[in-house]
Amino acid sequence: MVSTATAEAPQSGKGLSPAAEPAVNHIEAHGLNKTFGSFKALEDIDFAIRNQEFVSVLGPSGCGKSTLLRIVAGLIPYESGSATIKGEMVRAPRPDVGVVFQTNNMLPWLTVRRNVELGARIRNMPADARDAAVDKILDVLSLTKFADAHPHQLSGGMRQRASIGQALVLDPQILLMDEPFGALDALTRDKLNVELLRIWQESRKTVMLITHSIAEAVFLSDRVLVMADRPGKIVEEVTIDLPRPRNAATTRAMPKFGEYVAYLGKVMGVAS
Ligand SMILES: Nc1ncnc2c1ncn2[C@@H]1O[C@H](COP(=O)(O)OP(=O)(O)OP(=O)(O)O)[C@@H](O)[C@H]1O
Repeated sequence: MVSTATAEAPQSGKGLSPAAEPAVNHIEAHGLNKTFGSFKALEDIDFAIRNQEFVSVLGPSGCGKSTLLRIVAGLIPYESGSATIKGEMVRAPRPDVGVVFQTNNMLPWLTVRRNVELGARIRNMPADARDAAVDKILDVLSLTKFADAHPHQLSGGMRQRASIGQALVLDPQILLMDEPFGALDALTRDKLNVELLRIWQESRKTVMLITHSIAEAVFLSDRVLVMADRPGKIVEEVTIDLPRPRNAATTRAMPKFGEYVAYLGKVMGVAS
């Protein structure tokens, strides 16, 4: 059974990060249930994600990971129990919660810059602040040179980076990511893992990441939640006690990294 997190906020990345904030729960669900007609998609979901924490959710296909993320994002309703962001019931999408999906949301007729600034335009951010925010994001995501390119001119990895940029433009405190790298080849995925980790270490957003990759979950996360299916429920919680800041080569070479991967593989019933 998964307990509500009470430990202190995780440590900041060395030299890069804003100071660690006092621990509060940014995302919480209690006794959450979701059905589609007569099909019970989620049953009695209980979990909490603290501010500045990076939590991944693993589970077999169809166990309800995306459904859970969409509920937390305010995109779909649920029947009973509660889902809260910063203690407020989730009823609709919020500007302090950015969402990234597997399939990018880029509009093909707009340039990268125009795509990234969409959310800021919708929220009527003043032009100066918007331009500054977009410039910074393009820089952080190494997309400055492609600001005037259209989505079809980008590689798959660049398009996903731009999608992350779309989610970051309002500088949300919370980032929800649903298999953001699932459609990419392994090498590009590994590179984007490293970039995501760097961005997280610098900005310390609260992240909930849905993934099918055990290694990705272990490399990135403070904690991993494992779901089982029919009905979807959380069956295991593993704290990833690997030092930060993490590094692609050294972290993955640590014996403990392999042990976490092997353990989670066993929990999920797959060979690691
Ligand atoms: N709008 C819907 N109407 C009916 N059933 C749905 C709907 N959305 C999801 N489901 C069902 O709910 C279950 C959970 O779906 P969900 O997409 O959340 O799973 P998932 O764990 O994210 O799967 P995957 O890893 O393959 O993306 C599945 O059986 C799916 O068919």
